[in-house]
Amino acid sequence: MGGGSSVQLVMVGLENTGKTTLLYRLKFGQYMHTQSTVGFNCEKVEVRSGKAKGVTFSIWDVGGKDNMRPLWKSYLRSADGVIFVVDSADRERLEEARIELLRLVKGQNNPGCLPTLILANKQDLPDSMSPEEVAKEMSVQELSVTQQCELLPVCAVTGEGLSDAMDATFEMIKKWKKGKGKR
Ligand SMILES: Nc1nc2c(ncn2[C@@H]2O[C@H](COP(=O)(O)OP(=O)(O)OP(=O)(O)O)[C@@H](O)[C@H]2O)c(=O)[nH]1
Ligand SMILES: [Mg+2]
Repeated sequence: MGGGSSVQLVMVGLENTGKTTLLYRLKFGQYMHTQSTVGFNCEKVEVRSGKAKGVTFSIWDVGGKDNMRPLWKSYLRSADGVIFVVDSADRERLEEARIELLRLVKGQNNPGCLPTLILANKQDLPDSMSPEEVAKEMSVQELSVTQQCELLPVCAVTGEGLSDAMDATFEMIKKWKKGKGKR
């Protein structure tokens, strides 16, 4: 997996966590105003630096309102990885987020335990939880038993942490594809 290759990512998470803001930040390199997503957005993002330089990510950003969550699973079929976005400042909804994530990746039909990157977004907010706290709340350790799972702090508004996040995603998928080849 090197320059010129492409990977498909499905980005989900509760509504208002910043998925579309992240997508546009990655695509256009700037903050864009968003509205709650009905259905999905898809953008191809070519990575210009770091470990994934030259790789094209096709990112599917699926709406997070509860009537859209049953559809999340159908996007996994052709995906190489899952990006699950949480709002680090919304303590009250982390439990709901955890349940949705487990339902998605642990349930039946999860095609081969996809690598899962959890993004602890909105790190710029003064009352945001630390990445360690979010990782604990989201059961990252437990998930790591069955699949590659990492959590990284980001801020979609400034773009902070995003290049590290794309590097990590790329590394996880590379490992996962290697493993599949051996079987
Ligand atoms: N402070 C702060 N606000 C953010 C950040 N990321 C997103 N937001 C704001 O959070 C709100 C929701 O962002 P969206 O990107 O529309 O959220 P979404 O996850 O796509 O929501 P749905 O489409 O409903 O699932 C917007 O007002 C964003 O400007 C961030 O890192 N920091
Ligand atoms: Mg959206």
